[in-house]
Amino acid sequence: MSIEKGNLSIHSENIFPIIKKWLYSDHDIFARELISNASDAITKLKQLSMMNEATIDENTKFQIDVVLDEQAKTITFSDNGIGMTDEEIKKYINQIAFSGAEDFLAQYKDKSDKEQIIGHFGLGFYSSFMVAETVEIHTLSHQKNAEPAIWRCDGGTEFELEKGHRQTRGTEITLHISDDGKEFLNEYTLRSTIQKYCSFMPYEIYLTVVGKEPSKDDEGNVIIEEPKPLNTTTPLYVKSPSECTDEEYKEFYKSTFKDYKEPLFWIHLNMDYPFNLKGILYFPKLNTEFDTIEGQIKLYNSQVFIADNIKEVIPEFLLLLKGVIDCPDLPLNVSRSFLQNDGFVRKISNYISKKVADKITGLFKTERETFQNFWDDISPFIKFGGLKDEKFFETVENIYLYKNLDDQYVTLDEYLAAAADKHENKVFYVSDVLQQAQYIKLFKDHDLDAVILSHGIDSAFMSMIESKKEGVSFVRIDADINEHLVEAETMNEEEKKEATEKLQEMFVKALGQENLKMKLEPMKSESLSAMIVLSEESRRMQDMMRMYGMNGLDPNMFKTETTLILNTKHSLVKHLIENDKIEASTKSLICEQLYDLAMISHAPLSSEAMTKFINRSNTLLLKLI
Ligand SMILES: Nc1ncnc2c1ncn2[C@@H]1O[C@H](COP(=O)(O)OP(=O)(O)OP(=O)(O)O)[C@@H](O)[C@H]1O
Repeated sequence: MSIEKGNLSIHSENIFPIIKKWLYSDHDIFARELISNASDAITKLKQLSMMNEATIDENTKFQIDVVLDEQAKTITFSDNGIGMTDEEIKKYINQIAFSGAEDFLAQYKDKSDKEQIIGHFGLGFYSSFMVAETVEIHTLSHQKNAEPAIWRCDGGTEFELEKGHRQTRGTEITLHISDDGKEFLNEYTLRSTIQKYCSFMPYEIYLTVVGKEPSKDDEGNVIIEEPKPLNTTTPLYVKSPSECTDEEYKEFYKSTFKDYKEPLFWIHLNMDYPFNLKGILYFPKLNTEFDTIEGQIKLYNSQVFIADNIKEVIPEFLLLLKGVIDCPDLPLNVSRSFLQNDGFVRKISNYISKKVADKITGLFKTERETFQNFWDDISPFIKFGGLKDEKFFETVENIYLYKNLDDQYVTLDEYLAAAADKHENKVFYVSDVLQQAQYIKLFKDHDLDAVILSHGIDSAFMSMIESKKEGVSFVRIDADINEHLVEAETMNEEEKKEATEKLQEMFVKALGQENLKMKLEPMKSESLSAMIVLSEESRRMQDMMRMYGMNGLDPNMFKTETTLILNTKHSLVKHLIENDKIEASTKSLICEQLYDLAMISHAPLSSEAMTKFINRSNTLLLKLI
């Protein structure tokens, strides 16, 4: 065969500059494309052999080799798969591969927004021109009496095809790397790129670096190292769950996510119908110290990595987990607009969501203690899941746990049943254990219980539960004086009115707060002089305003009112009511101090108030000596 020169059947002269421009940020996919083509070529040969249409030597070891030659500026990908005849090159490389490039161009040439091309568009073989100035294919088909062939193209629209000299079946593709791709001439970069996309490819991939000095031991002797593949050909998720041990699951987690904390538990997904999907989802142990949740779900198509965290396929709340999902029915080249509108993708997402909901409800029912041990770590996922996904909520609604004041984990029904004779359908909660310690003590002293809801997600979570469970309401522990904390009134109406007016005047004067809201209550606890309450509605309004405040709105625009409760059973308060002979300055000192003490257990004092509080405390101490 003489050299055949030809024009690629392409209508645009300058397709490559456009491809390069559009795919610039993703140009490492050439490695994925060439290696997956090599892998396909091996699979095709094996299939033909099974159909008796190809003969394979029984000692054949199928593998893919990547050779990096930094000096020559080349990267070569070779396989011992099916190979191509010159006719096949014309058909598959000249026509088909270019038609992919043309489709790409047709779809994207008018779009000016780079973000529109999310994910990876399949340019297959031609993605190699994103990093190479010339690409050369040396190939020999498996077919009897096939002639080897060489194809060459410099990224323009012309190619050369001539008789080759390859002697073994398979294909070798050499990329003469251009300036755009020179980062891949670095061994580390090339290795990481291959590992990113090809870690689970079904055939072993070896990387060789031409001219690399062999490693030596301390005495200077060359260490003979067995070449190691860059990938695992049978990742754990392809096995049947019954064949996997806990140790293997943990090991797979560690090596895949480089997370050395053990996962809490995992879900092995394995289904063939109505779609093919395999994978493992792990519930990671949270870094509670910083409260960060960084999930990672890697998506694969037949063991070829597609992308991370594609929220169209994985329900958003599950992106907080870590895991791998392999679905051969998904396109390798996912474009987000396609996924968003795809009913099939939605089915996958629903399936995954259901599996997770079933697994955790199962765990709750059969191993409640283990479930409780996990609860602090998994609750953000499950709460977020409930907020995001109605169906998920319906499955898990009865397994949400609440930690009570005795550090026990109870369900909503259990809490409400235990409190039914004291406060029906009302859930008292603590949002900050330290800040609200005073109120917690009060509750405990009076045999009342509350639950701890202190995570960032909890305000949204409580509103959701209130909207789903009719009649149930959440009230913060310091929202109001509970009837169980108050004794029967000993003052008559007239006396109470008089005392209230007297103290109101005293406090308004001392604090300089004209609109101070105040109430006298005979509280059961004699040690508590005063406390501040803020109605639940006001507090939620305040929280909301704080949220909007982040977007530039001043939360102080909407002042919320607190009420100062004075305990008429406390000696100091009694003294203020009954003794008319207290010096004005002492009176003022007591009022201010009582107010600050109440305030401290409600919210942090401002720096100005804190300074005053400290100075006043010192003044009071001085009075003792
Ligand atoms: N290493 C190889 N061995 C044998 N045939 C190959 C090899 N690489 C490419 N081919 C042939 O060239 C064709 C075009 O490859 P290309 O990567 O452009 O597209 P594809 O693999 O069909 O689709 P995709 O866009 O998903 O990659 C392949 O379908 C295959 O027939």
